[in-house]
Amino acid sequence: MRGPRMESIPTTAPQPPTTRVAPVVEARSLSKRFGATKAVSDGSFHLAPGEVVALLGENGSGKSTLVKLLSGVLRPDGGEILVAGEPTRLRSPRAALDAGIVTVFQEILCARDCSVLDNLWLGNGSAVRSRAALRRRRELATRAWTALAGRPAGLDQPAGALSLMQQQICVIVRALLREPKLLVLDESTSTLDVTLQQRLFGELRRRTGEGMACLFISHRMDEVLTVADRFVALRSGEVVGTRGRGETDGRELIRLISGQEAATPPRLERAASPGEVAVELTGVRLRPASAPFGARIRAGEVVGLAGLEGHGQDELIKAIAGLHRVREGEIRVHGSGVRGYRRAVARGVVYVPRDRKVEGMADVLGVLDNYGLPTLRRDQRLGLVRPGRTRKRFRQDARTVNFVPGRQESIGRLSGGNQQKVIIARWLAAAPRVILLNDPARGVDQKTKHELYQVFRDLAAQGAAVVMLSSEVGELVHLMDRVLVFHDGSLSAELAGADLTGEALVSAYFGAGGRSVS
Ligand SMILES: Nc1ncnc2c1ncn2[C@@H]1O[C@H](COP(=O)(O)OP(=O)(O)OP(=O)(O)O)[C@@H](O)[C@H]1O
Repeated sequence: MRGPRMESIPTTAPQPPTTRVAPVVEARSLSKRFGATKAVSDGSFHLAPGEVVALLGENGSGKSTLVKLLSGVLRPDGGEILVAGEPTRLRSPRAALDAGIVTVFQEILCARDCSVLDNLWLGNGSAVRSRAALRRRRELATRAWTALAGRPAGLDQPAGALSLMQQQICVIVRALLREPKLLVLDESTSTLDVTLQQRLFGELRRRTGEGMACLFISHRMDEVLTVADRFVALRSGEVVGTRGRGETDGRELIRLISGQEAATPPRLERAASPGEVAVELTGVRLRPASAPFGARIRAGEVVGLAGLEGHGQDELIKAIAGLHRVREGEIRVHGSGVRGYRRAVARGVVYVPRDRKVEGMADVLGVLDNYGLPTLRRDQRLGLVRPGRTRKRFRQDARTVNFVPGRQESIGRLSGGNQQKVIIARWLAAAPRVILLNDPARGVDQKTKHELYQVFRDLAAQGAAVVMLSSEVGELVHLMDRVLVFHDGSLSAELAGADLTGEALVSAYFGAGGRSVS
């Protein structure tokens, strides 16, 4: 995955602060190793008050390690961190919080059994007992949540009842309630839909206007270009360039982080003549008050499911996988009714979940075990599992998703993007006939995303029906044969061919435009 070191690329050296005001935080030549892996070898950058700085890099380039150094989770092997101009040892997460550095980590860390209110104040100040103090906490939480989400939250429900996007809002609001001097967002926008993303950017602007700095990490170039004032490019653990807004563009940034010319994304061949009906939905009603709908998805097609978060697309993809019951109607896969996950699997359906931490990945197991678990039977002989066989299969499927297997490593130690690749490779191994992907490119770098798109198109060309929920408009336009748009719990529009544009999609999200299918 890592690009070659390119001494020849002209890069701007990490700039000293341009203002007289001390940077909120400055990293000087930070380094961190994990055994033989040099995760960060020259991490130098700074954040001035009021700035949004994007930290860019491919999967495994060291972004999260830098974030962990700034947030006191890891200690650097070398280099130093200055807070407001003073060298500061961030010996623990508490020390970082005390220094005003608040991080929203890539993993959505919600205590599922605790109330939303408790989650929002988790670790923030001592327990409150007086009614007045409790009331004050509720008020502040409601105000911060509403500023971000546009409407108040049910503060007393357990956080586990929230959707993944709401849990992401929860962890962002928790960070904002701490009034950070530096807010670090590590891939924290990946589950937000377009409305929430815009609201978050508005809130960031408001807060940076008051002097907060923000370190923003995302693989989505469009959002990075929208939100950042400056870009710091990381390659193989080193800062290889810093650019100001207006001095650069997406192509140059991709060249910096990959060490290669940004390739024009390959044109993906659309399905010429789709085959037999693979998934048939008849009179499906997802919620008591939502309109029933029908649709057909054929072998050879790549079909997108889209909409603002919570409008039914997530329920539908899970229902096709047999993981969610619809209120009414029928879902047939290759002619048979889907009742339960087991039946769906038996009919060649695979489901790649959205939240790999909760639904997809066994953190305590190795990479190979995580890959091989569902298909281990194939590697059995006379009742014994032959790990050599699993390893051989893995080598092949890993190549397809551009993952380079290392030694017996624990999956928890892989970068987020690489974890996702292992989970996708797992399901490729099942030779699926219907492949259901729930936002599979979340947290995956641009180059790998395009490789995955090709994998999905190839699977379709080989006869699978590919159904993919996506929250990324560009991805839907680029990859899909058709997109089914959901609104208010029902299928409200279908876009295909020349009608499938970013503008048309976004207006369909709000219940307008597109070919009406109701
Ligand atoms: N605890 C750990 N033990 C061993 N190696 C680790 C550990 N954490 C990270 N690494 C390795 O350090 C390198 C940098 O990983 P890091 O998670 O910082 O990358 P990243 O840029 O955040 O990637 P992504 O975009 O996929 O999240 C990778 O090679 C990763 O496998």
